[in-house]
Amino acid sequence: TFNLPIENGSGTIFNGQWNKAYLAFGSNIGDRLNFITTAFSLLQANPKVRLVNSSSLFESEPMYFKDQQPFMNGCVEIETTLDPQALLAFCKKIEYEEIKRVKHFDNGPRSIDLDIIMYSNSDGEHVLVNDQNLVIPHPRMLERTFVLEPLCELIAPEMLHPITAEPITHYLSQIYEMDNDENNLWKLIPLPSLQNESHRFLKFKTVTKFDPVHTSVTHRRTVSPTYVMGIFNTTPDSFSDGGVFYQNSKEQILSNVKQMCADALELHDQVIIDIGGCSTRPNSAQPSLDEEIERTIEVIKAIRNCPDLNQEKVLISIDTYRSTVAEKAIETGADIINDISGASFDPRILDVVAANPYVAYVMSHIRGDINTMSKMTHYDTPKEFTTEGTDYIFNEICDTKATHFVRTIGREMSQTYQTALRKGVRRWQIIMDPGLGFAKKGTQNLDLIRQVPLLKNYSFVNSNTGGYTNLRNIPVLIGPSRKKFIGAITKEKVAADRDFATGSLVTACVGFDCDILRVHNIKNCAKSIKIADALYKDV
Ligand SMILES: Nc1nc2ncc(COP(=O)(O)O)nc2c(=O)[nH]1
Ligand SMILES: Nc1nc2ncc(COP(=O)(O)O)nc2c(=O)[nH]1
Repeated sequence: TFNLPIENGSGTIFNGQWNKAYLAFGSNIGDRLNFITTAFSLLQANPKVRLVNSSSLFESEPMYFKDQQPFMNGCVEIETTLDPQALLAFCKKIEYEEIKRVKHFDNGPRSIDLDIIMYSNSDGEHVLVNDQNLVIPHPRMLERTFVLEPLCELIAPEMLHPITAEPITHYLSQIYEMDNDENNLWKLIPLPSLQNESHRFLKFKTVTKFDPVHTSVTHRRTVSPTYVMGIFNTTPDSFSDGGVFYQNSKEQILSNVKQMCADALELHDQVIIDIGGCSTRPNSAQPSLDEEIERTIEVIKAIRNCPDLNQEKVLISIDTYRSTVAEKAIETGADIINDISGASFDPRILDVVAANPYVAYVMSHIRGDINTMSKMTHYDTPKEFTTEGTDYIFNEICDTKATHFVRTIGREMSQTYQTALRKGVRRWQIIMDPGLGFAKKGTQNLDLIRQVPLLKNYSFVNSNTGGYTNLRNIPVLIGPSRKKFIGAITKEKVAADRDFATGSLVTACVGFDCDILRVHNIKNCAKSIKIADALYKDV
């Protein structure tokens, strides 16, 4: 081991400065998620370590030694005053003393593995280490998608590998272009376990593949089955279903939910029921907090306690922008917080999400509020656009006029993303929704659907703060159902008449790589989504 202080190539001395390191984690024994979150807590408990950001969670096929369980992998970005050897010693302490890892053989099963991937000093210079017991950068990082994919969520697109001086993102693309399915990963969004059973997850498999028939180009898209989210508005004035559910008794409500679930589960493995107690129709009257609680919490409780529903397959989201409603919904068994306000109406909702790392959070784009958003639909090129920072799409700098709309949405969403991270929300909790009809008018909604693939591959480096946002691997939820922009095209003034048009549009949304569709008529749309999955994803 080193005698401190140690020097790196440029003679910089580590003397208590905050340095940056990227760690890769992996686990493939027992309760993998619990081992990983325990390792996070132990990292954070050390005053010499700060957890800056964590990547998505991925499930990956074992490399090298194949005959073992799939791994759960990811990366974390930390700041630390520990020098590389002290950091390695601390990681080993976490693995072997705290989590009691037992090493059977190289590349074999493990409860937790923490590897130092890269390390840079407080001047931002890469530190290279080549010791018997420690090599930095990690010598095998460039062959591993289970390291590169999560790492590329945390680093700026132009970050070069310290030795080869090639952009790290290029190595990831090169591995995917070999089109070997063993390198493809499943993105996992953890959900609360029911009565301490095994964890449940939303799962998304995204691949980069050459498509010789339809587009004859290599493109990146999700290929796992699309999720259907059924709307259950318990509001008397919801514009799109005339509040048909609100006046009914609890028994009637439950039988409606059971029917929605049956219709969806006929064709899909899971269904999300989105309980809404507060209409977000433009200029609609907002109920009081107590009224919203009264309309929703009992319904969630009834669903969770319903013996006729398969609780593994029925996921519950609460459509609320109020932190108190979110809190009570989570206590009652909600899996997802669906907040149309992007935490702008009640910012405390992010604290609620951060306090529940296994609850998913739908981070939506909006401008203004329910009463002003319809007037805030100008996405023309503001002058300061270029000074604030740099936009990337598919890891390449992008400043074309054609992408201005989606880049503006991306920049505004990245502000919410950065706020969420600062509040302790984990990246793996986040689903994003570009907010159809929320500060978008008419055909802007169609532009937005068309540009979802760009939004899913958007990243932004803020030149003022240096903050870096990458939306890669964050699933897109979209809610086109029965909305006014549909009626304007099909000349259907009554929202409830727009189900057929919604079914067509939902199919196209899957084509534009939307991952979760929020719909009223679940019977129709479950079929549209099933057809779309067969057509676009071959599932
Ligand atoms: N999918 C997957 N496969 C693996 N194979 C070997 C090792 C051993 O890695 P090491 O060389 O860092 O011990 N780790 C993994 C892993 O984390 N994920
Ligand atoms: N995530 C998400 N939630 C939403 N909640 C309500 C409405 C308004 O429509 P409704 O009143 O028909 O539910 N739209 C959305 C949406 O587009 N996305």
